[in-house]
Amino acid sequence: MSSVFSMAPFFESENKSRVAVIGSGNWGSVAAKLIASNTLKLPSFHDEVRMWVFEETLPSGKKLSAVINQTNENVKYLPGIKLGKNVVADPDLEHAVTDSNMLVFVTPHQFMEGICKRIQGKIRKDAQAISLVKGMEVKRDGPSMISTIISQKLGISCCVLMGANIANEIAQENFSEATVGYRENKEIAEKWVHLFNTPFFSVSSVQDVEGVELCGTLKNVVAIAAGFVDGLEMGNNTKAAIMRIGLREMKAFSKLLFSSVKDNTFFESCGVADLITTCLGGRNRKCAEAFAKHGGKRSFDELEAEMLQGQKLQGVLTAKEVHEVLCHRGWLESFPLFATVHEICIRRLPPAAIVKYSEHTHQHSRASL
Ligand SMILES: NC(=O)c1ccc[n+]([C@@H]2O[C@H](COP(=O)([O-])OP(=O)(O)OC[C@H]3O[C@@H](n4cnc5c(N)ncnc54)[C@H](O)[C@@H]3O)[C@@H](O)[C@H]2O)c1
Ligand SMILES: O=P(O)(O)OC[C@H](O)CO
Repeated sequence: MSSVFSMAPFFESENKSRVAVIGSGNWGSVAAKLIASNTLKLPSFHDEVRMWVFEETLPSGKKLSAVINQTNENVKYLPGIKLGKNVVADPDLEHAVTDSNMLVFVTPHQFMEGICKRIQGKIRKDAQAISLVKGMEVKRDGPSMISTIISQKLGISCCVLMGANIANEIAQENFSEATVGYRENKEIAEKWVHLFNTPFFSVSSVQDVEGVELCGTLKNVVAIAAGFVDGLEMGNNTKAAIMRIGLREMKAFSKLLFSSVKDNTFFESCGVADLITTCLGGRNRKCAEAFAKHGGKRSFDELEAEMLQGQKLQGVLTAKEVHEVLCHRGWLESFPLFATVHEICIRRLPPAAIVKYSEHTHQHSRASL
């Protein structure tokens, strides 16, 4: 009898879910903090949250992962915020994921394919994933959403979480909302909602993975356009017009790619709310403003390195990827704003073209959207 009792904690512990966060940038660190505050409270999760750190040496000569574990702070990507003592930084990717059955992917999108390849065949059989990554990949055979890459490479199901989520504001515990997109299994979606939801981070779920993910991805292109308007000091009406045209293109593009995308998704946090916050206060907007102020004479790469100090822009690369899709599918004329953003980013057009081309071509392409 006594042996049965002594086994109980073992079985209890085996049934608990373990979470790994793959990524430790600005949002990655905040996501780990949110999750870690919940795993301490929720009995169905192990307390510890393992956070994979893309290792780097700080100016002090110390390794970033070691400093995070000593100070409980990501001094480079989220300075001044304690992550929670149960967040463990791990520079070894395979080791970070090996014991976890709930994998949270949150790195800049350009690194995701390589990361998936590295952990292929090295994760738990019962693992499930969620992607917080805003972006997509474009291959010869067309665009692939990051959640699809995760599912295909790792052979596991993948939800997405997107929303009006400027990480530094969530780190301060200011109220915000987010949307989980799921494919079929509402139960799994609710488990993710449970893991992220807090009194200041209100999460809901919708059955529309592609819609939610495309909102998060495409709003970064519109944010670049909004930044150009700010840099040119064209005022709020112009910026609102660009945001409206951008939202229209986001919806049309998403629905052309996936007929399953739902109109209502654009009214969730991942849609219009994320578009607003990113066009007001995001990094894409900020760098695009500087680009326009310099008349396009300084490249985005240069501005990103100088202004973001290691953090990564997603909008410029996404504009290029969207442009490739538009070219391949013969849709260029229907998406003047998306097309113009890319042309400005590669300095084929001046920043002022954002209004001229978007507005002019918009008149002519309206019917096809
Ligand atoms: N920061 C935000 O406010 C925010 C909010 C919501 C969603 N997102 C999205 O979350 C994703 C991650 O953004 P973030 O803000 O956490 O990151 P970040 O831009 O702050 O930091 C860049 C990260 O990339 C890592 N990195 C650099 N080179 C790498 C490589 N070769 N391989 C792997 N990793 C490398 C760095 O170590 C760092 O962790 C992006 O898709 C972003 O759009 C960001
Ligand atoms: O700072 P940005 O432009 O990468 O945007 C951050 C978030 O995506 C806003 O939800």
